[in-house]
Amino acid sequence: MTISIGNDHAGTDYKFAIQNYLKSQSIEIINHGTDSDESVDYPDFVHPVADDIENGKSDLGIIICGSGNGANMTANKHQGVRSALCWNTELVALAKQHNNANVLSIPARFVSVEDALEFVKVFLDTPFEGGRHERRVEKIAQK
Ligand SMILES: O=C(CO)[C@H](O)[C@H](O)[C@H](O)COP(=O)(O)O
Repeated sequence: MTISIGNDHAGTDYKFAIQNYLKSQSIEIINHGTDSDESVDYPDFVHPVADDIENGKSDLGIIICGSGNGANMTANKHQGVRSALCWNTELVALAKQHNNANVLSIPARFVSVEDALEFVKVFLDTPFEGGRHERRVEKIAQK
């Protein structure tokens, strides 16, 4: 499994914690995020994550900015990307079960690092339910 990560300055510390967790699970990481706290523009660090999903270079993406909104909007410009902005574990589980989300957007300024790590675990462990959701997810890409 390969996961691409992108973050702006608001998400750097969260990214480091998530990277450590993923490494502990022997998951391959492609880091497109800034490693600094200096102000940057989140699209520059999120488009490469979405490109990796579109090109099949990564299985999943994790993107982090202050509110999660800018990163989420950027990722969802890409065909084949289903990015979900989540602020609790139930939303993360539903994003996988019902929407087959392939990118998780984390709002770093509204959740703790511990919360974010839980989100990542649920994101990795929860399968897509398929069934009626399959048809709906297919329709997302038809526009
Ligand atoms: O733009 C965002 C969400 O839509 C991100 O949260 C950014 O992290 C945020 O805007 C950065 O804000 P800053 O005041 O420039 O640090």
